[in-house]
Amino acid sequence: MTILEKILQTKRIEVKQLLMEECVVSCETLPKRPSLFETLQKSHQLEVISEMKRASPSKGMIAGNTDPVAQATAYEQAGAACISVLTDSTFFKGSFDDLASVAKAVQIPLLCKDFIIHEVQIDRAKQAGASVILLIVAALDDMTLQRLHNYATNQGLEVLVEVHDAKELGRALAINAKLIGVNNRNLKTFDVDLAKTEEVAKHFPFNENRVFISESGIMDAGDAKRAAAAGASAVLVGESLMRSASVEDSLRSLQVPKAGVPL
Ligand SMILES: O=C(O)c1ccccc1NCC(=O)[C@H](O)[C@H](O)COP(=O)(O)O
Repeated sequence: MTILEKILQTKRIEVKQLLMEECVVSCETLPKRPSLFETLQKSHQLEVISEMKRASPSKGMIAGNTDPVAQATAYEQAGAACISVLTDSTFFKGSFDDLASVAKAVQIPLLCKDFIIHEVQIDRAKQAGASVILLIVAALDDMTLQRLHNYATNQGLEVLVEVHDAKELGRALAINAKLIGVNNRNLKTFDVDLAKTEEVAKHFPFNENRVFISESGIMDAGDAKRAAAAGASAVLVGESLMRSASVEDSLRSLQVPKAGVPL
């Protein structure tokens, strides 16, 4: 069984629990956040979606004692375009409570990073204050992908659609996804290779209606330049920022010019 299959198995159980539970996270109304799509489209630099990531299946514990509010506030102050909060508890040691706390502390776009297979998870993400949700093409059949994409969009949420190869890119484009991310991590071997971003970019129809994002394995400015050269508008970064002694220096070093924009 692959790690994605194992994660999805736990998600099916979690969905059953969520369907039975009352909303236990904060449901208070928060001010509307700026659009991630518009932020990325307008910017002339590679933007950073900065992730709150305590642990992962590939690395085990990364930063187990990190306070999500302090981390997210540091990201926002350092110029992140968006905060990503991993809400999965079993494999990433995150929670919807983390998301709700961060939502109250930051004003920028907020991504609920989870393995979404059902509408109830989208409801929970919205209630906790997310403005963006993630849909992973590899985790969903075409009908479910379309249905969840429509559901989230109708709820006023933006959707980051994650792909791993050109075939999955075709499925993302078929539902007219505007925010498309290539995950550089192989979910079977955990190998991270930015060549995935470069390969998928060759098939990406770059235009004003969609933005291209590179996810995972971005460790330094060299990786950021590589993603930008491939046409990325943003990078999604977890581990290297979580381990950094200076979030500000590390994050700013990734904000390189976008491809085609002179220095
Ligand atoms: O990070 C993992 O080990 C992982 C394993 C299986 C499925 C997903 C996984 N990560 C989720 C992510 O997409 C990353 O947290 C995100 O892209 C940031 O990656 P990184 O900068 O390499 O921490």
